[in-house]
Amino acid sequence: MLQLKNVDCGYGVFQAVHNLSFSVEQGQIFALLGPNGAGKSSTIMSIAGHVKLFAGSLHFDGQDISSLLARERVRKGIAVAPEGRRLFPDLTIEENLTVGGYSQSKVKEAVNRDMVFSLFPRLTERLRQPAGTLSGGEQQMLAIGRAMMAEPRLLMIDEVSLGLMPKMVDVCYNAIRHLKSQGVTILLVEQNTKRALDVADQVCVLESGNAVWQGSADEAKKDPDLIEAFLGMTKESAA
Ligand SMILES: Nc1ncnc2c1ncn2[C@@H]1O[C@H](COP(=O)(O)OP(=O)(O)OP(=O)(O)O)[C@@H](O)[C@H]1O
Repeated sequence: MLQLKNVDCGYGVFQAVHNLSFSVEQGQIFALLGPNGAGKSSTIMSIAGHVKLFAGSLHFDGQDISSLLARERVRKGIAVAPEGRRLFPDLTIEENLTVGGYSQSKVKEAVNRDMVFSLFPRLTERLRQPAGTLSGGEQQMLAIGRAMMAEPRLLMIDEVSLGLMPKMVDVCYNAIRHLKSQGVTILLVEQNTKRALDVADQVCVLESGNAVWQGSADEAKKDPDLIEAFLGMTKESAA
């Protein structure tokens, strides 16, 4: 569904990602892992069209999307719940969702809103609450919900569990599993390696802007060098 071929991307003259290639298959969960500053966010933001592609190409459903504007990529079916959630803090839950569904008809917007509320019932209790006053977990639900309002076929979520209580992390990962069961392809960025390996099908580990390991999540769990060198977990906790 999504192919990155020899992607270089970055900011101004600074290159954050070097010669990165990977493929995400339809219906899979693909996890981008690695330490702080490895280039994970830059990668997904370049797929979304918010970070400049210096070289290489991005294909989605067989079409080269490398030169499309961010909003055109949303229309193709790519949505992102970015790092730091980037909600509109003064707008309510309802209004943030409306912004996410701007590309949809009114009828579809209503259907998608109901889908988001069944995914995260907690949001329905706080419809008119400004996003800036929500807890971290509620903000992450809203960020994922807002991305889902565009009815994406590829949902990218940056730092799923960062700063969340374990219970909220469970809510978000249950939603991710549910979306996968509905046929949504998911590309996630995660610092919590164990959580990511529990749901992912495929994994790419980045370090200093380079891919240092790629393979299945099952292989990643069994690879002691990978786990200790790049992912900072003990073998026991990965099992
Ligand atoms: N807006 C920006 N302008 C310039 N450099 C940036 C910008 N955003 C990120 N970088 C740099 O790009 C590199 C990769 O950052 P990126 O945020 O993609 O890493 P990451 O793996 O997502 O890390 P983290 O988990 O800390 O967010 C870092 O060296 C970072 O300082």
